[in-house]
Amino acid sequence: MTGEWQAERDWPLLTQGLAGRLRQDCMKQWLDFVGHPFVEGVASGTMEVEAFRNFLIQDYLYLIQYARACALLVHKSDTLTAMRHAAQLLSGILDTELSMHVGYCRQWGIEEPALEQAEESIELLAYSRFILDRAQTGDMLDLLVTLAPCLIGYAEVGARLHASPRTVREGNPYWSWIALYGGDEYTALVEDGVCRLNEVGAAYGAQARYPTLLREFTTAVRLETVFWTTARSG
Ligand SMILES: Cc1ncc(C[n+]2csc(CCO)c2C)c(N)n1
Repeated sequence: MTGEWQAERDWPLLTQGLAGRLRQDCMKQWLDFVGHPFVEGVASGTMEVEAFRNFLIQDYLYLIQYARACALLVHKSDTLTAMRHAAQLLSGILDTELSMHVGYCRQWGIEEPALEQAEESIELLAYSRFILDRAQTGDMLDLLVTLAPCLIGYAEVGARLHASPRTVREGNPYWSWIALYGGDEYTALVEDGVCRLNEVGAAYGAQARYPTLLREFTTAVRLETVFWTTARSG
């Protein structure tokens, strides 16, 4: 691979199908999200540690709300197969990701009681309650579209930083974060999720509902962008 990472060439799946169309149709907001100063600060290793710690605390609280949305995805599923798929997502968060996140936070000097006692930021409240609103009011497709920027955005950021010659590796305290989202395990999860979105999109008439879906996707992208700003000191 030469030069900078490019979705169309290096991970075409992200640019195809329903997810690819949504990403393309809100490209301005998308670039604000994946090219945010947070991402640059992680790539260069220059972000303040206290800011990153605050982000990790809010991200823990985000995962809890994300799990509640997955629980509603189980409820909204209309086949046993879909229910099992959603239940796997839910169990992935509850049984694996949350404890991994707690362990990761401990490496950054954040103990579990501090996570449990932390107050939800305005940014987290806005984003997670938007997701939960779509989860309660919409159907399975509305919810999957609303969750897609979370899945695809972190994948794109991880893959790009992992591949970029400009990313600082040696002595970069954030390399482990990049390695997580740029790693094979996360990549496989994303490929699964993108395919699932295409299937549900076809079954639920995404074509006819596209303007509404694009609004949901774009709002979630804007909220992801704002969520990066929870990485601040003080
Ligand atoms: C604000 C925020 N957005 C996205 C992710 C990434 N993420 C969280 S749960 C999940 C799906 C299943 O693991 C993904 C990709 C994050 N951590 N924080």
